[in-house]
Amino acid sequence: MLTWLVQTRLAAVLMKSARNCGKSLVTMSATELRPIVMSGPSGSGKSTLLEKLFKDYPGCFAFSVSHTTRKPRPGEKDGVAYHFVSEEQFKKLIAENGFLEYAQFSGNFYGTSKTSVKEITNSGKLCVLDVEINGVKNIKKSGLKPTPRYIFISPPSPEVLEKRLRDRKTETEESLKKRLAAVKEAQEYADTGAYDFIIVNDDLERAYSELKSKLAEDLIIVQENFK
Ligand SMILES: Nc1ncnc2c1ncn2[C@@H]1O[C@H](COP(=O)(O)OP(=O)(O)OP(=O)(O)O)[C@@H](O)[C@H]1O
Repeated sequence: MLTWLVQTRLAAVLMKSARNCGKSLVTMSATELRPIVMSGPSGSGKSTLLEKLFKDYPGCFAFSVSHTTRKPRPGEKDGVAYHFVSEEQFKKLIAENGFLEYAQFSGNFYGTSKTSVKEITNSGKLCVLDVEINGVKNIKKSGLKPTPRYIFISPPSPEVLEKRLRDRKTETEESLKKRLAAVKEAQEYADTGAYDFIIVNDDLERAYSELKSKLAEDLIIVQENFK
């Protein structure tokens, strides 16, 4: 466990040396990269923070590719947008305990396989999973190795969260209500100590610095992989 001082120093080094991870894997560190599981109420700022991180460290991170039984839409490539599989193949994977989490929406199955996460980790990149509370619980149950870093992004207050969601202008009144209703449960689960870190997204730059300092060790390893 790193002390706060060491973490702060590592973060300072990283800020000066943020760089592209490049296209080719040069060396593979013996240290196994832990996937990052990020969760938090809708509107807490997960996408905003991840977008900044992906932009500052191009090629260092990747989202895992989900499996689905829905048919590909025009332009969607297998293995890129999704791994498109038949219902039979999907159910076989469920039976083999191959999913970290899966769910059914409007007649189709969607899931995150353990293999998809492994593929990213094996490529030397940091795998990011942006999931809601049930996803976190299922990933914990799945026994995924190496154990992910669980990060919770918390809004400064429910009022600020509601304002940000309203200002985002992506929600209907009904979907907004649903999202706000889920906040208490997510916060209570976070308060049980389910996450390695809780980052309060009050000021974006401050929260982003904190996130980078929490990931400092991983960022050094992943950049070494692509030196
Ligand atoms: N620190 C901040 N200060 C002010 N506005 C912010 C801050 N962080 C994020 N926002 C804004 O709040 C809104 C919600 O953020 P974002 O879309 O990143 O949330 P999210 O957690 O990814 O939500 P969802 O789970 O619904 O995708 C966005 O419009 C974003 O620009």
